[in-house]
Amino acid sequence: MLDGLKNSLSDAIKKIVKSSGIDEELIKELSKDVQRALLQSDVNVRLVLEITKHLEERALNETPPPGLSRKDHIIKILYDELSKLLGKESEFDFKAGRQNKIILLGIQGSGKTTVASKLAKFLTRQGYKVGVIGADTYRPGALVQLRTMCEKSNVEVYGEENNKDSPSIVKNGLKHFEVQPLDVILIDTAGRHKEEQDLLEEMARINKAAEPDLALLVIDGTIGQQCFNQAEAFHKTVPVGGVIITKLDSSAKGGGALAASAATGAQIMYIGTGERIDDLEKFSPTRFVGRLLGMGDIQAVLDLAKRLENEGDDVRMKRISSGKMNMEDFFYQLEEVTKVGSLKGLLDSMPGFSGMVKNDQLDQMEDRVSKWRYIIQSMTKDEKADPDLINSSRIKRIARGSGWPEGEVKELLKNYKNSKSMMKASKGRQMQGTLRKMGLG
Ligand SMILES: Nc1nc2c(ncn2[C@@H]2O[C@H](COP(=O)(O)OP(=O)(O)OP(=O)(O)O)[C@@H](O)[C@H]2O)c(=O)[nH]1
Repeated sequence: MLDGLKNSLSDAIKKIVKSSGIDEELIKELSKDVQRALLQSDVNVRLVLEITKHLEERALNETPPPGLSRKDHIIKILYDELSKLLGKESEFDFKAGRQNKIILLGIQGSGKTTVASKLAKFLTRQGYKVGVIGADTYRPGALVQLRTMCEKSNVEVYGEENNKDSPSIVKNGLKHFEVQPLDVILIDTAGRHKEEQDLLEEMARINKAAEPDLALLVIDGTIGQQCFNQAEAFHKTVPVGGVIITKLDSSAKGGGALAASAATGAQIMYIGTGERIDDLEKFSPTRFVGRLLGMGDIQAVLDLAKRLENEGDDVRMKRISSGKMNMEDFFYQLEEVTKVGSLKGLLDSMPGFSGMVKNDQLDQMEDRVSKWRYIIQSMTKDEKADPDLINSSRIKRIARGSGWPEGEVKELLKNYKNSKSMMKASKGRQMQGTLRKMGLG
């Protein structure tokens, strides 16, 4: 994906890594290399200049935090600035206990129908019950394509072969699904019209009929910067709440699409990376930039920077010890505990401590954490922030989504609660206690 950009950015990083010392000239050279790389992959000139200006200013003026070398600090700045270009990570904010309606917009061939089926499968796997309405009345094969792709994930598709009035199909579809216990309804729309204006008018009518909770704009990643105008035109007609960029597998110029859609203010939520139903990825700007810069090359730098940041920032620990721990904090602690892998190495190398942490204990712990990782990933943002929201119907959904039995979800919640009250009592100092409560200490 975006191989050209990736190669030139990692070449630029290598120059920094291999240099004998950092001076102004080298920083200017890095800035030029980054400019060239971004422009070649079609990122808008203004954005490119903005990024490299920040890069230069920060690299020249900022003092690296203690413990981070100047070189590593510059790589970290490059990573930060590129991630900023792509916005923040965003998740669906589904309301529990009702049908959340998502309408998919986009011009013909952008990949809407494919995205509808991919998303249907993706959300089903997260434990949501999904229904799809096929309202693309222009392309004859669209409904069949949608049905065939959704069949495999047991998602029902509502469509009407002989009805050309898409707003009425949407209305009928919503009525049809009304009686079903669905969490999400995806609405696929047409992208083909003689005139763009007709298409936009139809979108406005469908939007009125559907009253969606979210409009997702599907953009073809191969069209580069042009998508900015397209995104704007749609956004003026139906407020776009999120963007999906498709075909990033086959695009050399995807940088333009990514940057342009981020610049519309609507966040990129997913990317399509192939024609198969599973080729859909949740979009994370930081992970994406990590991949662009060659994760292998920069992972160590990022880990170190993060550790240094964490040392200086004990907000999380304060929250934990004051008994306000949420599910994210709980999981953070678990992850820290499973890093005992390295602690074990350390202990083993110290006389008198060798063999203190047994391997099977460690394995057991890792198993548990990886199980819980799936469970926590199946929770919504709200649930993670306030696990008290998780009632029995949510437990069912989370269990379905994570692929683990309800008992395991309950076990996790029980442990979270124990750990929370214990942390409060012990002011967050006794990690050992957590282990014991987990049956692992
Ligand atoms: N390589 C690749 N191809 C994709 C991706 N997403 C969609 N496609 C292909 O792009 C073509 C168009 O996709 P559709 O889903 O039919 O597009 P659409 O937006 O529904 O088109 P209309 O119904 O005409 O509006 C199909 O051949 C898809 O297989 C992707 O992420 N990567």
